[in-house]
Amino acid sequence: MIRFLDGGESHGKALVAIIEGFPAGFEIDDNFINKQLLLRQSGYGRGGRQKIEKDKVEFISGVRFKQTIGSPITMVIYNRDFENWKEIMSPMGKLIYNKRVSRPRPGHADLTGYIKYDRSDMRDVLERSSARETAIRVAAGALCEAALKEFGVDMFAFVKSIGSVKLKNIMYDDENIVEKIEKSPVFCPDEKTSDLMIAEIEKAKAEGDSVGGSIEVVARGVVAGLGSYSFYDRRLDARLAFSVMGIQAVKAVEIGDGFENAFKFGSEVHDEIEYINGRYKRLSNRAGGIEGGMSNGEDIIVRAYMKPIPTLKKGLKSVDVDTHKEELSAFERSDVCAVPALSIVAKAAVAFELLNAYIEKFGGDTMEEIKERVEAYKTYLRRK
Ligand SMILES: Cc1cc2nc3c(=O)[nH]c(=O)nc-3n(C[C@H](O)[C@H](O)[C@H](O)COP(=O)(O)O)c2cc1C
Ligand SMILES: C=C(O[C@@H]1CC(C(=O)O)=C[C@@H](OP(=O)(O)O)[C@H]1O)C(=O)O
Repeated sequence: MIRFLDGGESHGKALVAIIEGFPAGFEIDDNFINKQLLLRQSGYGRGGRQKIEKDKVEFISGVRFKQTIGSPITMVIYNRDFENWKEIMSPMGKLIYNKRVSRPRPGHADLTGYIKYDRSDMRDVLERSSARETAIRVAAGALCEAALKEFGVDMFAFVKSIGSVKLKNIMYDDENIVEKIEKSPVFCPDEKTSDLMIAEIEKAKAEGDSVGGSIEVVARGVVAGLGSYSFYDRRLDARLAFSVMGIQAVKAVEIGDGFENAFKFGSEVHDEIEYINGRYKRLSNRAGGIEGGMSNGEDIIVRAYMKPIPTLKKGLKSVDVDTHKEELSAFERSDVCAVPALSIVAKAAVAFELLNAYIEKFGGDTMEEIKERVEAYKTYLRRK
């Protein structure tokens, strides 16, 4: 099993992650990790902060000569913005009373966190509840995604909707789908829909508002039989949902056509089975590649639904906790829409869970060992 832990405040010095249990002998491609970090930063709708940060991963332990060595992998991403926040964010500094945050933002962790942890400055809450943390989670997930490639798993993610604009059809068979996604400023493979999504973000921005949306993660080439029906915490769908729901502002997770299927008859939903060219195949994939808590060999499809960003330029009705008087919520700067970024973060979360499921099923201390076992299992699958 791989374990993952991270720490770091949004405007603190750095974000740090430790990944423990990662197999030895994996060739690190830091370009791939840094590309994911850049994509996470570059989706349309982001605010001023992304002009300051230039996220790059630095390895501190667990890697020698670009190879994992089996010990805990420590990764760091430095916050360039720390330079501007030193006075307020230095661990050994002093509270500056008139720079405290006292007007909570509805929809964010501010008010309840301030009460729960009994802080005198709401900044103590917003610093860690901030989705800045997703940068280091993407670095960890990118490492997992790269390892999964060696087992024949390919992943991509795209934006399905922003506000009221929805992507109608997606051509899963399009060979150029990844290029089309990355070409779009909102990571939507359809150019027309992409333009409409940009307009939706611009509309929210012009009104001092914010907007949410939904994304989809696809993992191809996952072997049948990861996860299990035997107990709820072994179910692959449950693990994926847990991980993706753990991303800031995600309020619903769907596997395949989960929501739509609930409104239909069984005959319209279940993916019928055929045996073709010595293989079991489903005639459709409304289940999103998971039945009985196990991968079934079809594409794994995970969707996530994000609420609109809570920091609004025009503000929302709130209360100043110093005076208990009505005030508008605080605004310094903010993203207007982070749905494109979410697609990258959710892909990372799914990659982490999938790699863990592979390691759980196939065991092994080295990449070679696991790869051999995966190949032997694929041979077994072909005999079934
Ligand atoms: C990539 C990303 C960027 C975000 N950027 C902002 C932002 O600029 N301002 C903001 O108020 N919330 C932003 N959020 C959302 C908040 O982090 C989130 O709403 C907050 O943590 C409370 O969400 P929760 O109710 O799901 O915990 C962002 C979320 C993600 C995933
Ligand atoms: C810093 C990132 O996202 C931040 C997430 C976030 C929040 O409240 O979640 C609030 C904003 O922070 P700031 O006030 O510093 O601009 C975002 O920029 C990032 O994604 O790298």
